Amino acid sequence: MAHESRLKRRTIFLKGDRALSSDMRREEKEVQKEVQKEVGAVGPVHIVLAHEDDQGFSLDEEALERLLLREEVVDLDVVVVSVAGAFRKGKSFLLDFLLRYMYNQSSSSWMGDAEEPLTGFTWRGGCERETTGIQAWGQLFLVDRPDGSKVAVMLMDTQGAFDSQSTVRDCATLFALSTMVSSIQVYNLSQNVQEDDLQHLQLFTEYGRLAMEQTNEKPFQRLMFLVRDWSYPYEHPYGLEGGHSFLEKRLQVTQQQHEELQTVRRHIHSCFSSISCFLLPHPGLRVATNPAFDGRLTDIDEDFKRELFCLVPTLLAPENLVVKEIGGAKLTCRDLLHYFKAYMKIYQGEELPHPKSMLQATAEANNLAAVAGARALYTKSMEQLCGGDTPYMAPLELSRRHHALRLEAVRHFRSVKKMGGEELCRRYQEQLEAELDLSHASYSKLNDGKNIFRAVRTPATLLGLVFLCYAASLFTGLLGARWLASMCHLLMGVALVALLTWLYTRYSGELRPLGHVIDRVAAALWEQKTPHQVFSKLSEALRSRGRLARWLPGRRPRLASNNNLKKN
Ligand SMILES: Nc1nc2c(ncn2[C@@H]2O[C@H](COP(=O)(O)OP(=O)(O)OP(=O)(O)O)[C@@H](O)[C@H]2O)c(=O)[nH]1
Ligand SMILES: [Mg+2]
Repeated sequence: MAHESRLKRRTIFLKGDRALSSDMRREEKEVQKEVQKEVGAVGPVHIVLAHEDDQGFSLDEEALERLLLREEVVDLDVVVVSVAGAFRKGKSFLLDFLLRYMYNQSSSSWMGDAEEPLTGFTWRGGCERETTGIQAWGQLFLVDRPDGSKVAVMLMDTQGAFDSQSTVRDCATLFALSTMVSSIQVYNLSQNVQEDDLQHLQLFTEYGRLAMEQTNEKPFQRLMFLVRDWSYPYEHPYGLEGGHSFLEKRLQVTQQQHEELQTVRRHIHSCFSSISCFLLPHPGLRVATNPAFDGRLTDIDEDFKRELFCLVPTLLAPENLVVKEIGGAKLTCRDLLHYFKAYMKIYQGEELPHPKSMLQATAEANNLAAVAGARALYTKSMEQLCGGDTPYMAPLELSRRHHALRLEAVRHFRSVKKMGGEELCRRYQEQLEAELDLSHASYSKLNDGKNIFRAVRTPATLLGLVFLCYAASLFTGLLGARWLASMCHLLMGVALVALLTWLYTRYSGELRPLGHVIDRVAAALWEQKTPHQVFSKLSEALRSRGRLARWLPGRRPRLASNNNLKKN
């Protein structure tokens, strides 16, 4: 609680003081992160980090994995809602209302209390940029759709474009990345849709279009132009319908238009499966100009709240959610991780990515995601069949089930829609098959370990040897062959020492290589090998144990220099 109040106090202070230096702001953010960690609260997570001093961007793979590979979401289809556009235009502010909706979906009063400050993604007044890189909310929301399916919803906030610290390349990278990984992209604009807004959209989405050139599908799914501070409701009313009539006019292609204008419009139409527009009124002067404004609803104009109340469900109501698809195939959270990694890798290059490499990356991520899905299918079934806490099963049955599951996994891999052609697909299929065979080998070992007879094989063999030697020494002693009796005694002593050493290694976990050697020799004895085979097994085991090989008589690896000498 002390942490929370410290955080609240500092946050209010932060919002109230526009004159804070960037160092102080950075310090505040660090404090917020620390407090969040301490209290285990959910908050925004930086998944793409923007480095200072023109060092570009990097993906925080661990953070993304923590988010997408959670057990409850990893296999669910994913919906990614992103808000992007120029800086300082209220993107994070809007996302915090999206968060409120996701947390209180079933309630009609999801907007919250009138006096409650707006929290979530960090937003603030002032003219300097706030959000950097790409942030995702630290929790994916599970939503039941009307068709009975369950999806995971990810909310994403992006660094604003065209701030004074980013190059065009930075802006293009982030906008393109967020568009490529999202299924619903909100293009946040102020006051109007200008020709340069359309041109920027064309530039930023060009790479996505090239990446998908191979398929007939449109590269991206849903785009919403969100026009803030709309001042002409008498021409086009606020909301979706006004937006529709307005956008139709803006994106209309006519023969009288200049070639350049026609190309931009055609490009935008060709990129997105569905395009809409929402006209949002101005939220009032207190929101826009009061430095002490902390997001409470009482300070926001009624018109804005009314339209916001319609806008948010238009994006996030279960029936309006759009699952992320690439090349016509739906993505799960696990798949999305692979795409993120692949796209980020090519954007990190020195040059703007070459369209060919973009295409390649998409195809590779496509195949990698299919491999991961098939592998997960196989592993899940094998875990249920012979995982750590299941009983021992007959090796033949295990191998039969492995082959059936392997076949099923490969079938699953082949059934996923993929780009990049048959050649690439075959390469990844081979990789998958090799991985599954490796998994089978380790499951077999695990299964063997559960066999009680295998577990007692070494001590039983050594104990048997001790008794055998003892009996032989008595017998040969009675016959008067004293040297033979002594030999048997000696062998009995060796077996006894081996048994005690083995027990020690198993109990303490130390001297494991020695334990391993004893195991292998005992195994050879158990399988009733000839003395020569037992000896060669022993020397082979010692040789494979590196330092122990020194104590072995006979063959030693020849040094390269010796070879040279010989040659000379
Ligand atoms: N005029 C206007 N201001 C808004 C609107 N929504 C939010 N604001 C204000 O805009 C300012 C910036 O909000 P943010 O959400 O931080 O903006 P942003 O686009 O995320 O900014 P960056 O992270 O720097 O890119 C805040 O003072 C908000 O109160 C709106 O619809 N119109
Ligand atoms: Mg922001």
